Amino acid sequence: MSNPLIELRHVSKQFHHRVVLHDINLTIYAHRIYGFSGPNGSGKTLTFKTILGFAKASSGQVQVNGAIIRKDTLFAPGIGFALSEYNVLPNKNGRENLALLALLAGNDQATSIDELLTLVGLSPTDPRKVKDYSLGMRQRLLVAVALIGDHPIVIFDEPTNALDEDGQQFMITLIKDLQARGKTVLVSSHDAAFLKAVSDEIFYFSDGQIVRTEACHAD
Ligand SMILES: Nc1ncnc2c1ncn2[C@@H]1O[C@H](COP(=O)(O)OP(=O)(O)OP(=O)(O)O)[C@@H](O)[C@H]1O
Repeated sequence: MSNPLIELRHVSKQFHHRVVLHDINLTIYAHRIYGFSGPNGSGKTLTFKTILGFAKASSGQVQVNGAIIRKDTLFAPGIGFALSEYNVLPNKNGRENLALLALLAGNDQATSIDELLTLVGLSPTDPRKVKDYSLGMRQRLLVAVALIGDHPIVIFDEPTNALDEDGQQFMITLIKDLQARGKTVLVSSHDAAFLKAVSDEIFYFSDGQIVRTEACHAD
């Protein structure tokens, strides 16, 4: 196998003496889809934040694209993400939100924003403001946010929350399409069937630990 893109070694995290991540070890290789499964509060989002550099590991090491987080670089290079708690501007429409984020990211091509909206199943000409979006539309917009900048690794935090069955199927097709385009995807969900349908490998979290790893598809 090729060199790992992401490596977590003995990563632990505590807040005020409460251990919330305990000895997390995982390895992410290119062009694969990794599912992060587990109940609320089990550590999935915090693991994503530790990989991105938004949360500092109390101990252990996080390496992304050869750079040690918080040593060689503050934030992880080459990752697009949409955390579920991420707030988009409610009084702007989807296109305006993406355009602003793309501008902040130094990527302000209007055509690619329209392509992104279409890719996630939103209309570039829809004038509705995000505050008037359904939860499912908001989820699709968050997925588009993660795709700004066309990064080789993408992290989706709970992208199927609030999606109906068609929306879930759309998300499975989209994520597999991203893999076919050469991307590496990390995706969390409470939905075991969704994760099994989309992942090559699933990490099962419980109480801040990875209690099981499952390979879902033959290599
Ligand atoms: N800034 C913080 N301060 C204190 N505790 C925190 C902080 N961030 C996360 N935690 C705690 O860490 C634990 C793991 O949280 P995390 O958000 O990773 O869970 P999760 O598996 O993503 O759950 P969910 O499905 O609800 O998003 C939780 O108990 C949470 O309360």
